[in-house]
Formats: sequence, C-alpha cells, structure tokens
Amino acid sequence: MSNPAQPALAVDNVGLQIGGARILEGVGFSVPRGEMVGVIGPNGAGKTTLFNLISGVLRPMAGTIAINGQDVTQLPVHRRAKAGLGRTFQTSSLFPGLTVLENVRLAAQARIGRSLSVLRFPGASDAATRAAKENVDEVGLGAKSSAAAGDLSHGDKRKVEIAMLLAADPALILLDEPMAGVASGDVPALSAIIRRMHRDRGCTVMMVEHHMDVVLGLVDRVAVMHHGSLLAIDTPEAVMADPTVQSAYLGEPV
Ligand SMILES: Nc1ncnc2c1ncn2[C@@H]1O[C@H](COP(=O)(O)OP(=O)(O)OP(=O)(O)O)[C@@H](O)[C@H]1O
Repeated sequence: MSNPAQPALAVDNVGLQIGGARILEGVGFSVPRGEMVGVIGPNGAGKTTLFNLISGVLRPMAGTIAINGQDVTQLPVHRRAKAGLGRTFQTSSLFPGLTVLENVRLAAQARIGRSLSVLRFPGASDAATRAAKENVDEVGLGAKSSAAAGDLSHGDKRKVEIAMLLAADPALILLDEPMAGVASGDVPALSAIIRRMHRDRGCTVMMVEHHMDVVLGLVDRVAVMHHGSLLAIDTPEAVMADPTVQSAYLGEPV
C-alpha cells in the first residue's frame, strides 16, 4: 500500500530485450513525490519503452519497478492505475466520436466508481459530470465541451487528455510527448496547463518531450536516455553541462 516515506517511483536495474535486441539495460533511478522529471534522448533511445515498462504495457526481463513503495513489476496496467499511475500516449487515446465532456466524464466516472460503489451511490453519475465540467474548464476548453473530440486540433486533443488525467487524479503521471503535433502557438498554453496541474495537485510527473525549451522550463530534473541506458539524471543545468551528455548528442539534434 501507499507509504509516504517511499518515492513516487523507483526503477531498479531494469532491462528488456526484444527478439534478442537489447532495448533497455541497467536503468535505475527514483523520483521523490511531487517532483517533475523530463525524459530526453535521441530517437530510439528507449524513452517510450521505459514508459511502457513503468505503466505495465511491457514487463521487464530484469529489475523491479515500484510505485509509492508498492512493487508493481508484475502487475497489469489496470492494477498500476489503481496504485495511482496515469498516463498519456504519443498518439491520442481519445474516443473521437464522443464529445470533450463525455471523454472527460468517462475518466471521472472511473475514479468515482473506484472510490464509491456506483450502484449504491445514485448521485455518482451527477458527481462525475460535475467533476468533468470542472476539469474541462481547468484546461480552458469550456466553450468546446460539446464538440466531438475527433474534430479538435492536436493542441486541444492534448488538453482533453490532460483534463482526463485531472479527472482520474493519479498521484504519478507519465506524459509521452505532450507537445507532439501541437502547433507552436499552442505550446505555451499547454506548458502552462502542465505546470499548473503539477503545482496545484502536488502530483509527480515524468514527461518525455523533444521540445527542449519546454522540458528545461518545466522540470526539476532531466533524465537522459541513450542507446537503452540512462546516461544522466540531474538538474537541467547540470545535465546540459555534462560532457557525456554533450558528446551523446553530438550530431544528434535533441
Ligand atoms: N516491439 C518492439 N520490437 C522490436 N524493437 C522495438 C520494439 N519496441 C521498441 N523497439 C526498439 O527499441 C528501441 C527504443 O524504442 P523507443 O520507442 O522506446 O525509443 P524512443 O526513445 O521512445 O524513441 P522516439 O523518440 O523515436 O519515440 C528502438 O530501437 C526501437 O526500434
């Protein structure tokens, strides 16, 4: 169960091979509660694979993963969600035919259904709608709450995904390239929403992101992945000054 003395996330010596190819090896780090960590690295470095291992989409062949002190290494995705993990994906995971509000409401309903029996609590449905409306407003999409999610811009879809995270209220959030495909004009607003979510909720956030200015402006620490290994994890300033990191990136634009 949850233990406040334990880090939000502890990854210990994790490794994975697929078809004989070494995808990740000896990856270990821990993230204290309330911290925001950016994950950077060239294409193919293993960032998404790391997220897949933490969220339970993949199981490691070596090492362990603990969320809030609970060993989740062998737990399926839904059990990790119960342990307090929430995640967005590189590609949008919304129901395109449902409205913005309906998408967020599903996430709110799942949370409320976990804490209260929906069958025994007739007001649960209204409570989910109220919570979803608040979360849609929080990400600035109140005026678009009746729009079909599939009709939104990339930037607005990402905002809906964040509203769904707010509705689910996880303690540990993995954001996989939240700015991918987002028009450059929408990036500052989305960054501000992520910063506010982190600050107001006190949640722990890990974020894979190729926009270095976004990462460096938001996070407490940066983890650098390279060829399936963790090259460094430190403050943005220390990581950018690290000669090993600099040489790993020579000729490989971040
Ligand atoms: N299911 C799989 N089967 C075989 N190889 C895989 C599989 N999944 C990932 N890989 C390989 O593992 C390596 C790491 O991939 P991963 O997607 O984790 O990298 P990444 O750092 O997230 O890259 P990007 O920035 O391009 O998203 C890559 O070389 C990729 O080709």
